[in-house]
Amino acid sequence: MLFMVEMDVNIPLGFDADEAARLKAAEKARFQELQAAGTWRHIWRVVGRYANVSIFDVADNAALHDLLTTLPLFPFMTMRVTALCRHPSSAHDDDR
Ligand SMILES: O=C(O)CC1=CCC(=O)O1
Repeated sequence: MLFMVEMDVNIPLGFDADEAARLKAAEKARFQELQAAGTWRHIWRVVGRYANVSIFDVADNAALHDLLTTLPLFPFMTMRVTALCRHPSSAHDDDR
């Protein structure tokens, strides 16, 4: 199942800079694992914000919930999830 996830990152002012850097590096490493696995299909930066729009391909709602809530930056992110399905005009057979 495909989902669009909009993620806004809000690390509070004054948060420990080394810990923030560690969390960002861990987030990137987790992203790269999930991208290589085909689970985190796409990511775009939202211009002008510390935010991204991502496309996930997971088994079901529970799998997405488990994945998102274990991301290193999860405690600092606000997420909005939109379920997607293949558009009948799409040329991409793997959009499902
Ligand atoms: O920078 C972000 O938007 C948060 C993030 C998600 C995956 C990643 O590498 O950073």
